[in-house]
Amino acid sequence: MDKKSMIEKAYELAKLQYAELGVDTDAVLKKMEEVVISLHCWQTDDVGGFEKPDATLGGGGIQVTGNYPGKARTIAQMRQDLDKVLALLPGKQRLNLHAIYGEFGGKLVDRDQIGVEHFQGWIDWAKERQMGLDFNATCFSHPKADDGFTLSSKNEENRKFWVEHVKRCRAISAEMGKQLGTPCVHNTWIPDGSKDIPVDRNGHRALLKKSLDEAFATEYPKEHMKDAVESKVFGIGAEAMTVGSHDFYLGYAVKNNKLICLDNGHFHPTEQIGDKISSCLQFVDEVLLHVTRPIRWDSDHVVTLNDEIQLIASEIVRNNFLPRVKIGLDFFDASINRIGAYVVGTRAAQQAFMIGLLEPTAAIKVYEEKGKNFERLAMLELMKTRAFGAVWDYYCLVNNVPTGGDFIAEIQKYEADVLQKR
Ligand SMILES: C[C@H](O)[C@H](O)[C@@H](O)C(=O)CO
Ligand SMILES: [Mn+2]
Repeated sequence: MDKKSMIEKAYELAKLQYAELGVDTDAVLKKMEEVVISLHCWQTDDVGGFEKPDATLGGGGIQVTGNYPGKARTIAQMRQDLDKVLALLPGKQRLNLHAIYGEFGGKLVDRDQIGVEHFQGWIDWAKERQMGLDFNATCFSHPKADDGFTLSSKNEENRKFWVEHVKRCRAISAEMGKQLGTPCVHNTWIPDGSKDIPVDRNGHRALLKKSLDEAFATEYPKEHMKDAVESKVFGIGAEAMTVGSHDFYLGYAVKNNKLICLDNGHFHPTEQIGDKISSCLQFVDEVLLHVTRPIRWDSDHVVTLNDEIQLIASEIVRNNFLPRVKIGLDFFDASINRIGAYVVGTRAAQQAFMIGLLEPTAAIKVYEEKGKNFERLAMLELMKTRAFGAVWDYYCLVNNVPTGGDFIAEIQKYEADVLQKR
């Protein structure tokens, strides 16, 4: 039997198996169209950006490790890599850009000078691919962030510089959303914090609030852009205090009706983002996710299909939260093939959503509401053994992308033909 027929046959059996549990797999495949994942552009080049040749990630807050050959060194290479990634993924994606990825024409354009003209090429690129764009101010890898503070800086010149940067990034985001006909989520993350014990936490947090109020003063139509703010428990070099904590940003988001960005690498290791979504959504309209895989710290490993991701995805689909949750990825592993990193990580996130959608939630909820907790547990365990892989393969087949592990050979070929020649 050829591979295609095998996948089709396996799907037909899986369909019957799930139907027995009251789950319509065809409807699940249709629903997967609503799972749109925003690919973070920065896995292509280890968060270097293209402000100057050979730029690298610098400053505090985050770190990238590894030196695998083949990283993108120009925007053309980055686009080539992204096209390869897109060709290997089922479903629909968006692209999430950082401000350091503009087309600056070989000139040094400082962050308080950037404009939509530096991103028009990306807008056109996205339009050709019928993709939406998301955007981020880049408040790191810059001399004005070297002392560990940006929007919460007590150096007024620096603080104003970063406010101006965020203002410009929001204007660029609004134009992206307007031209592409889909709102661009602009996310603000800053590394601000203190390596050792500060005595004026309050002073920096008051400054951060003031800076955000200034930077967000211009209102843009919601159809064009939306603001998100991203918290962190601690960052590299900011171990004793991080200004933009979860308490800070959750308060800010609730008060100002902004999106709260939940990055699952930014909490204490036993905290579960999946448990936070239904809390946050009682008080804010929308949530942005940065899906990653922390190992011991915010190490930004490639996402895998683990319990943490599953809880996030299941909580979203169980509660019909897909329209209210923007799904972004945020990992940067420089120690493996970067195209492979995207494909494995994005597919894992998509798989978590598919598994969530294949759950007979209503039936399990009936058990829960009757206090039949053994039955609930048994059903949750049973679902782990159902024929999910057959549905996944069929989804890949109908999306005309490699099924099973066939993407591995494709990526190896791309590595030999393209990456190794860089
Ligand atoms: C590059 C990203 O903006 C960055 O990773 C941020 O989102 C973050 O998670 C910092 O730890
Ligand atoms: Mn993040």
